[in-house]
Amino acid sequence: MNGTPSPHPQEVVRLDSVRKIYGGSRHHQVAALDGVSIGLHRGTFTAVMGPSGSGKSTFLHCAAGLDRPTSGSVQLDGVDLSPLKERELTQLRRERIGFIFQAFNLLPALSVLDNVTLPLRLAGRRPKKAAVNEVIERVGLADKRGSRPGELSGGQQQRVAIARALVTQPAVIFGDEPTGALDTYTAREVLTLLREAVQWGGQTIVMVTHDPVAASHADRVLFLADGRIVSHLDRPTADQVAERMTHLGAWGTESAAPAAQPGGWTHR
Ligand SMILES: Nc1ncnc2c1ncn2[C@@H]1O[C@H](COP(=O)(O)OP(=O)(O)OP(=O)(O)O)[C@@H](O)[C@H]1O
Repeated sequence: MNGTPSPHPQEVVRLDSVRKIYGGSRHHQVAALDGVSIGLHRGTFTAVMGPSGSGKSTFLHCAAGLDRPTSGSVQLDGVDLSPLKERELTQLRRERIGFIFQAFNLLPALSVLDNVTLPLRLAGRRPKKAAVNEVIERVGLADKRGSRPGELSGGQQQRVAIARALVTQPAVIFGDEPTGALDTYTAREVLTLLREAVQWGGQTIVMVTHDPVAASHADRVLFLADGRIVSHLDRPTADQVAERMTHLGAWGTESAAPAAQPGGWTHR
């Protein structure tokens, strides 16, 4: 699965001219992604925003190898996903990707410890006690190792999910509205943890969110409209993100604003 060396070694995720068309018959086709090209650098935190139906989930699913583009290519950690068979894709996801979902997706019958170590065991790797303990301590759950998810608050459950994502030391963690089910205070705690994982752990995180405050924790916010990246902001405040989202409603009807294509991060 190694293939030829990537021409963009600093990028952990790379999409080139990615289109995703849904719907069989010509008149019912939707371009959920309409020619997206972007590179996301290692050790960065990217938020993806946009109006409902703009293609955020599709972007995440294509970038994470959960869905295949209709055309274009996706590289993950230097691996071109297009030629991979389903089994190889599953293996790559297990080994190189962590996921954090809005609904936590923990196994209720398993303890915190067993939930956290599950991805390692699924990948046939023996959990190293010291490393696992370090991750559990890092998310502040050292005294909850033996608890079941049902005995934890929403914020604590999401911290278990973060530990589970971090434990395999994945090339990238994808978050789908990871703070969507949390109150403001707890959401901030979880976002701070994610920020720390990027800042101190060198983790790469890509997060879809509807929340300008959540997005303001990212290094870069990408804005999607009608399946295209139409704009970006670097280290923005929540107010700046909210303002851009307000404008996006208008851009959505005018189609993509070409002048607003992000530069810098090897986007083309
Ligand atoms: N499985 C599917 N079949 C048909 N159309 C789909 C499918 N999945 C998504 N779409 C369409 O593709 C477009 C983009 O959808 P997507 O879910 O990626 O948007 P989104 O920005 O994540 O939306 P939301 O914020 O509402 O979750 C929408 O028009 C949607 O209706």
